[in-house]
Amino acid sequence: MADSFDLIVLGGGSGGLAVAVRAARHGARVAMLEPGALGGTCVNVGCVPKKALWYAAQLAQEQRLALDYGFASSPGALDWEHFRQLRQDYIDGIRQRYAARLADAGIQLLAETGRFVAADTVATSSGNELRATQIVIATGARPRRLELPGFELGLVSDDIFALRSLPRRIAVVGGGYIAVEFAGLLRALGSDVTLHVRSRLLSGFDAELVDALEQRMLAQGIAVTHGVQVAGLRRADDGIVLDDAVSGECGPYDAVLWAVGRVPNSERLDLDAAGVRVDDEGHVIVDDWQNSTTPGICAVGDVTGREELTPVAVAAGRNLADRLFGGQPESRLDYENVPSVVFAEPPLARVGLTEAQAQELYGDGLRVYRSRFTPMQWALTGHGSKTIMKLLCAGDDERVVGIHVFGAGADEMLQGFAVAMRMGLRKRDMDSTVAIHPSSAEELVLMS
Ligand SMILES: Cc1cc2nc3c(=O)[nH]c(=O)nc-3n(C[C@H](O)[C@H](O)[C@H](O)COP(=O)(O)OP(=O)(O)OC[C@H]3O[C@@H](n4cnc5c(N)ncnc54)[C@H](O)[C@@H]3O)c2cc1C
Ligand SMILES: NC(=O)c1ccc[n+]([C@@H]2O[C@H](COP(=O)([O-])OP(=O)(O)OC[C@H]3O[C@@H](n4cnc5c(N)ncnc54)[C@H](O)[C@@H]3O)[C@@H](O)[C@H]2O)c1
Repeated sequence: MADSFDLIVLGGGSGGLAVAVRAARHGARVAMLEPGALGGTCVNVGCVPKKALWYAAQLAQEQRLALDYGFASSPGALDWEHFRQLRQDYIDGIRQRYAARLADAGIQLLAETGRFVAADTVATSSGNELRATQIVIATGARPRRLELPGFELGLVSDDIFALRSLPRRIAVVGGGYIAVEFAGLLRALGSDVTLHVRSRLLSGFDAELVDALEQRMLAQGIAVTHGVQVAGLRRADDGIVLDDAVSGECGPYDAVLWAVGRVPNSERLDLDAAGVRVDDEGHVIVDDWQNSTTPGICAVGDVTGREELTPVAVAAGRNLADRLFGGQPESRLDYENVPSVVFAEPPLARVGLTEAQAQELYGDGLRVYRSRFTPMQWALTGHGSKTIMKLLCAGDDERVVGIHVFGAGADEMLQGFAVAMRMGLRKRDMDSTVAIHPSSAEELVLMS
């Protein structure tokens, strides 16, 4: 006889935790299956350790700036092992708090994988069966591995966090979030970095600001090669060599990082047994309400392939729990205007449409405002690290349809503007807002 619950959640990452805790708060009896570390990708091998490294990279840069300001100290190298331990202790603390939160909420946590044996029944890896009226798939994604000779000689993002020392020479393959972030922070910490890009960098971000970011990367000493067709990796006497079908042999490097996207964890769930359909890439197909193709089975987060960001997985999960167990039948995540930041050096932030997207939608009805300046922090020393801001406004009443910022502090600037955009922000609202002075953010309300 299978144990019965109101809700079974497969996966204890950002999305799974959000849906489970909110459902339990609404009174549902919940079981969660998580074979690995609580917190999933974000906490263990994603946002959290990445942001910690980014903070370390910021400090390395600020030490250099401090010298220019007149401080006597010279920048020292990061004690990688010491910092890795600090980071790990911080992550362990988050996991413990999650475990306590699940226990407090009365959620039954099983450290096992689950797979479907029927639309309402999940088999655990130890052979037990659990049954529920609602099952949520929140099994996330993992780094993509290419079928190339020598692929295993390279690292994926998960491996970077386990390194016991900083690689001296590293090649990064890819042009998305992970490639750009790791290239920037490893360079700031002292590695020689070569970025091998197939087409363009950061295809979802505004092209003008991405160009500025690329110029900045070049100025920082990151070598960027476009149009690569990686054929494989080989071990040579003094490191790893990357074979490129276009430009030949590249390297040698001490390490190569593959940052070529992620694949959904869906193939081991026996989804056929439940009639749940996936797309060509293996993402669970969901509608606007997170429903899969089988009634009673929903999915949230990276396994659905929609905006692979932690706050998106969390918001989708909470909305779903409110709809299923909280008596809120209209509750669902609106995927419009999701803000996001690439933690590059400096960061690149966006909310809303890019200029190319807005141009296509609004044509002559689009008005673009720009600001380009050197923030005072850098201008004081005469060194330029320019900030670029761009405001896209549409129609006679100049509704704000996109905001883009590349520059120091961009990561902390757009959250409030994302709220304002949801409320129908107009250019005139920005014009009538008093600036905070002196700051970089004030330029956003001073553009004309
Ligand atoms: C290097 C890196 C940096 C990132 N930085 C950011 C950032 O700065 N900001 C941001 O918003 N996003 C960032 N992301 C993306 C973010 O981490 C993901 O969007 C988010 O973690 C997705 O959450 P999820 O719940 O869908 O999946 P996950 O967090 O991956 O959780 C899925 C869980 O399911 C478990 N699981 C798998 N199979 C089964 C099974 N059969 N049964 C039970 N459990 C199973 C796994 O063990 C895992 O713990 C980053 C990602 C990476 C890789
Ligand atoms: N700051 C953040 O919010 C953040 C940070 C990291 C990751 N993420 C999330 O995780 C997701 C995965 O990140 P990612 O960088 O792995 O994926 P991505 O989809 O952002 O980028 C993948 C890159 O790999 C390239 N690529 C694919 N196949 C290739 C090949 N054969 N050779 C060379 N290049 C190839 C693509 O052109 C693209 O540039 C992101 O889409 C994002 O949603 C978010």
